[in-house]
Amino acid sequence: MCVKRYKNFQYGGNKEIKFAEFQGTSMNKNQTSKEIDRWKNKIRERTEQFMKQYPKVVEMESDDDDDDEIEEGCGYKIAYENVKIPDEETLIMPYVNENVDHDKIAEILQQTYPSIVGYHKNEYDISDRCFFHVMKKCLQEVNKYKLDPKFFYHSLYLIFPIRGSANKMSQIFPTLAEKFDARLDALTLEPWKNDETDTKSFSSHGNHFSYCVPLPYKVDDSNCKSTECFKREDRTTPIDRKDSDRLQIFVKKSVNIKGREHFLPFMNHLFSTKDPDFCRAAKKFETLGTCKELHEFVLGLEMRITEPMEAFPRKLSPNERYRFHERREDVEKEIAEKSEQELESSPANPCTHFGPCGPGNEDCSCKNFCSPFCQCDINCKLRFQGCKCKPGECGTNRCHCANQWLECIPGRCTNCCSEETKDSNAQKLVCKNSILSRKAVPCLLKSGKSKIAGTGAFLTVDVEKGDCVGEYIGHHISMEETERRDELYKFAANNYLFQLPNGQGNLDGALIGNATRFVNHSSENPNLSTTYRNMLNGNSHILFIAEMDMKAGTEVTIDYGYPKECEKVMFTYNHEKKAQKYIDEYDEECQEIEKEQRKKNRKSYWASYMAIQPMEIVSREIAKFEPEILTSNAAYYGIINLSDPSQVVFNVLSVTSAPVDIVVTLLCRWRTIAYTRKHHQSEALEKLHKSRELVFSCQTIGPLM
Ligand SMILES: C[S@@+](CC[C@H](N)C(=O)[O-])C[C@H]1O[C@@H](n2cnc3c(N)ncnc32)[C@H](O)[C@@H]1O
Repeated sequence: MCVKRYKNFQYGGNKEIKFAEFQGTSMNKNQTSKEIDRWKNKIRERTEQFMKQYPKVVEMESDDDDDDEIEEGCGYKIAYENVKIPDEETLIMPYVNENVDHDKIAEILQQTYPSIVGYHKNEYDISDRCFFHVMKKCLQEVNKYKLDPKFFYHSLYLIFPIRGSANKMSQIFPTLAEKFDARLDALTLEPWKNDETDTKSFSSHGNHFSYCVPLPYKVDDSNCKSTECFKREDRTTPIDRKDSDRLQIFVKKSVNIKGREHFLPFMNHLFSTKDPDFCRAAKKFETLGTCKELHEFVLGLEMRITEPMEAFPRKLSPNERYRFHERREDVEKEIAEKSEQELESSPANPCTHFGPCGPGNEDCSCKNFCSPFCQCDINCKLRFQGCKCKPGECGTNRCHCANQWLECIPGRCTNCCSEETKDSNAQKLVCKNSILSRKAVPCLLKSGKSKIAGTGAFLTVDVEKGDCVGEYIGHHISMEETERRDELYKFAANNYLFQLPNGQGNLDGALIGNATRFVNHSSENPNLSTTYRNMLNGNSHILFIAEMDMKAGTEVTIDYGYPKECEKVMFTYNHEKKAQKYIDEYDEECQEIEKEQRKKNRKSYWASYMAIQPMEIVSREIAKFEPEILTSNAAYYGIINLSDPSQVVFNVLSVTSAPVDIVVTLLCRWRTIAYTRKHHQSEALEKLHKSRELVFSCQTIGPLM
């Protein structure tokens, strides 16, 4: 099934200029655009020069089939777990048929999703060798004049989007140098690397985070603009640990700096990258102080730790344990009171930050409760405490863990019976809400010819109500990538996207998965339901649960949850026709826009022409295409009847007195607006009033010109 739909039809790159990328460079938006245009022209010039020198050799192009990840007859790769993949930079267009203009589809997609992924072709089709020489020449210029390489890489990517993003461009240069530069001279041209990462560098130890703070005395130079940069500090700094250029310090997670709570966002920002950069963080949080002051402040926090290191995590005192117990009861009460919908917004990612958890702290991702996997401190008031289900209740809607989309937590959930046993009676009591923690979920399905649609999924064994028959496996993709792929899948026969809750994106089983991807839809009698589980590492899982006892060989179905009226449309389209319709509709839309534009032009031309005509002609003309307007003429005659000799007076006054002219124009405008508001006319009529207003304006202002 679903074989060989994908053909290497590559476009790539997002053409949108993200000015945010260029913030911090001393240029404004206009200068940025100019610099990018300058680089683009330079790159074009170099490319044309080197194309002649290193023409593209007709290489033995590998067969399309070899490039395709998907082989004929297979359609997808078997996988046992979800694979998180980043948004794609390259579009792999589903191949529809020979008659469909794939270029056109790519062009339309680009216009529909300019901010997601562009579908632009490279401006030039050149060899890797030529590309290397273009890069080398330009990088020499970057180095010679000490230019910001960001602009060069971004421009390079705009001309050769298929070769990858600006970031990727900066990384491929060494590889090309190794291939085409025997003496490796080019490697001395230091390529730019955008090494900013979002990964938090917190290392959690019980109630403390530890991290490495750079120390000043080993650093010789600083790019920081502050005259008092901490890096320029005298080497006889009071810090007595001079054996390294970094100091590992421990800071309490609940760090409560009385009166200085506003330092917390700074701390969270500072340690959100692998290499805490005080100068950059100080620039962002300018009001807090200089980098030197902030550096001292952070080091000062470490000094305040009084507990011995070995005590992490420490045991609670009887008094604290009592308070903890009380809190646990409160939390459980709160959970019971929360509606299912509210609980759905539980975090996908465990939180990691300084300061108390909750919606008051913008670095905390937890809206309602912290999951057992959050890195918050032991006193966290939001920390979820597990369930207290009776044996057999776990996983049902009475189970607090299941309601939070979590598996039961061994050691925390009080009554869970998680031991496997051969005794079938006891087995029924085994916690049904820990399948992912205990072992990989078996897939009890296989594919086969469906009576419903194409290929379907069938049980390989007998199952009982409540049994998990498999986990939906696929590429875990973002919502943006989903939106883009969804658009592409309009041209494919089947769609294998499965949406995760809380905007966590989708699982796409198109390229990898297991037999659950063949489960067809039934809104009348689905024999499976689906449930979602959120795990420690932020991974999300979709489980398929039997809704009744079933025999091996039964075709299983779920309810896809489409609105009833959409079902037919969702399943009955012919993807080849759809592709053509997609293009036709787009063409029609374009024609419509053009028509609208032409009409607009005609109208303004008409208004200026009418401005020099007597009022009777104007009225007659208007009445021709909107008879209704005749009845509304009174509105204008009430203000100023321009067929009246008074028009002459006004015109004369206008010539002699500009203020009169302005007053008349404003009066006309005011009366017209008041009239249209009062009479709630059709859109067409309102437009005509506006044209008429223009005529009045032209007639009154005209004599001034
Ligand atoms: C996840 S796949 C299911 C497996 C699919 N039947 C196949 O052959 O690979 C979903 C696709 O199956 C088809 N499908 C599923 N349920 C259907 C139904 N009740 N009626 C018609 N088509 C259905 C639709 O094309 C849908 O995009």
